[in-house]
Amino acid sequence: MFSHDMWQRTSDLMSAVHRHPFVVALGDGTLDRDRFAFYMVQDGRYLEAYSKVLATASARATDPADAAFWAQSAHTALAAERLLHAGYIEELGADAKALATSPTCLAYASYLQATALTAPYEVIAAAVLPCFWIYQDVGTALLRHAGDANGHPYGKWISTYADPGFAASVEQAKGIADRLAAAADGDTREAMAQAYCRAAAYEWMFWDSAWRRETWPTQQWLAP
Ligand SMILES: Cc1ncc(C[n+]2csc(CCO)c2C)c(N)n1
Repeated sequence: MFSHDMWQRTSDLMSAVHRHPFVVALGDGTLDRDRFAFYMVQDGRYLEAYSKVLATASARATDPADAAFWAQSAHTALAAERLLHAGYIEELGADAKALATSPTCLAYASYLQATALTAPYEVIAAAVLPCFWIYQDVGTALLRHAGDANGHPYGKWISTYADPGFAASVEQAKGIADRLAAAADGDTREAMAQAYCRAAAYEWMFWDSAWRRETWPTQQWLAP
């Protein structure tokens, strides 16, 4: 099955995600506020783009049930997650809002938006899957590690992604990609695999760019 194959193909990358210092510190609650603020601001920008990508997936879907799922997820990405972000960003202060969109955030968001507009529908479904699946995997691992999200400094974040309702939507996203891959020709299936792996790599890079509080190497000459 496509999702199973992708999980195997990205197993080294997933181990690297789980031991990344940002993810480890997020889980044990020692992540400093500056790095978390950077992450939240970049993620807010990412979510604006991602929700449009899901809305495009909805428009491109051939099955009405799939179209409804993508539209619902586009709404969740904007509504529920922005709530999480607004709460945290308000706490973190106005400085955070002035941050430039990082090169990695822009690259990931732009890659997904270009895919949404130019790739076959099957490839769009594969490109958006790591976003769902990796966050569920990280969220559940962090909750297991923390034991209880209550009183944890990043408990709201952890419980959002460890939520069983969210797990059900991940299963739906996997199911759509699996069904599309099963009906696709070899070239399309390979393009789906490429898209999944590219987006998964960007997910690691997103944590890493927040850990480094990535800036533009050109910023000394041109304000980003
Ligand atoms: C870089 C980055 N990747 C994935 C997610 C998680 N996520 C964002 S929207 C969505 C689906 C609809 O809720 C999910 C799972 C994130 N927040 N930031």
